[in-house]
Amino acid sequence: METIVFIILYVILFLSTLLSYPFLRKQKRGFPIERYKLPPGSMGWPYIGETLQLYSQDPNIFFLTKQKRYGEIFKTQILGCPCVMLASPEAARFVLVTHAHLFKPTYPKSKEMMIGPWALFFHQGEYHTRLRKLVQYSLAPDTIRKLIPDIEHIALSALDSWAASGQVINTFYEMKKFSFDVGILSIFGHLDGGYKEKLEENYRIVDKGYNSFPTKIPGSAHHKALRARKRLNQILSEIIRERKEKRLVEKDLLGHLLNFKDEKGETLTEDQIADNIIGILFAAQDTTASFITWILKFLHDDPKLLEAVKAEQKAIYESNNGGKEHLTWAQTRKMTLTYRVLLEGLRMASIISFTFREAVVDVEYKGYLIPKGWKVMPLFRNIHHNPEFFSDPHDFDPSRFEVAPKPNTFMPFGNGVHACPGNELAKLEALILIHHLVTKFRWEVVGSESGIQYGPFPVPQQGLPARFWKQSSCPS
Ligand code: HEM
Repeated sequence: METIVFIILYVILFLSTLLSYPFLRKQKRGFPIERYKLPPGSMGWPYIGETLQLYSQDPNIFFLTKQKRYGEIFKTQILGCPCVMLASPEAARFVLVTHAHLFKPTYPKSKEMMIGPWALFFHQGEYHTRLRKLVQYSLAPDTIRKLIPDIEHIALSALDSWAASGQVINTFYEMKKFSFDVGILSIFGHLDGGYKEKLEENYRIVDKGYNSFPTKIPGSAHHKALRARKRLNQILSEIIRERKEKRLVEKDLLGHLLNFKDEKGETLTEDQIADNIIGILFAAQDTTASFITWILKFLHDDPKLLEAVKAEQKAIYESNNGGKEHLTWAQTRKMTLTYRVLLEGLRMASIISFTFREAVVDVEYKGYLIPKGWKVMPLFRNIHHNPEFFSDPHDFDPSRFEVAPKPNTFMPFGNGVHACPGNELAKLEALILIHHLVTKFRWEVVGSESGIQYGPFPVPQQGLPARFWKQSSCPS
């Protein structure tokens, strides 16, 4: 008898909680949520939602089909998470800029642990603002312009080694090494070769395990990556100790992180410094490598455009005494056509196809409810490939950038408080590499496979296998 009474009470309690839930939410936040409906769309199967549909095809087709059916805002469920996807410039601006305080960045816990929980892109609010100012300053044009001769050196040694090998190289893989070296340069300035090698070796293991299944089973890629991540902390700790001992006051990113003091005079902990260094290497490497790989492919596929870019670069090369003098910042600002090629490459490739945020409260957008805790995804690629904003969006046409795109329609580096602080460095690396590539080398893409491979960033098939020659030794 007692049990029956208990069950009845339990059911009454459960039902009353359930029925009063919307009311409680309304009372609590003064937000009349019953007036708003969820965005259109399908939540798919219980728990798995539409995960299979998303991962069994090109993700862009999944998003595009939904956009055609439901419009600029629609709901779905991926990997157990209810999501709202946003495919219009206004909606992306709402989430990333004007109402950014209502949405926080969100990443799977396993990824956060792998990079390090103090990395700035996991944060929102005061800590993020302070760290971001420092990172932005370290990557601002006035700082990175001083890196030009060193970036030229890194670019030329990479090109020379590809040409000297005579082998077919995996362009994406080699560009990863190039962007890693530039990343190290911007963080540490001139780092002792031994440290660089150790960082590179362990970072590569972290990179390999980053997208693997998160398990602590010894021998698994994830477990190996976690151990390598710990070793990275030890190496960074040694570098920091050495700097402190030598009392070096460097003006690179590490120097700024070490000198940082907040208004209470608090400095950053070694973990905070390490997580941010690994975070920046991570944010910089595959993105920039994928970007430059696409540029090589687009130039290779359009011989007329390549000739025009060559002519622009050759004029700068001649004015630098046949390449004997270093490029200047002013010269990189005058590479008008090459710069448009980069912008069009960023649009076409849309390397960060979308980003994730999480609603921190119930939010209303154009009469729709975005419930607290739901993921929100501004779809950059869909906006970049929408014919309303970019005519014939599938054509590679740098001339479209002779006119500035409509506001908020071009976001290869994101928008708002988390927009990419490395965007100028990424473009500078690309301009420098292209300058030396087209003035001194030739390259040929090997194989005829076209299409995109996601890993998870979009990369040309097989990483764009290619062969390089020095111009003086080109085959006729
Ligand atoms: C073509 C290359 C690159 C692309 C396409 C790219 C794209 C992006 C995008 C879209 C975001 C915003 C993500 C969001 O809102 O969730 C972002 C953030 C970020 N990027 Fe980049 N990025 C590139 C290169 C770099 C480089 C070279 C660095 C550093 C050296 C860098 C460092 C960062 C950092 C630290 C953030 C986080 C900023 C924050 O949360 O405040 N990125 N990037």
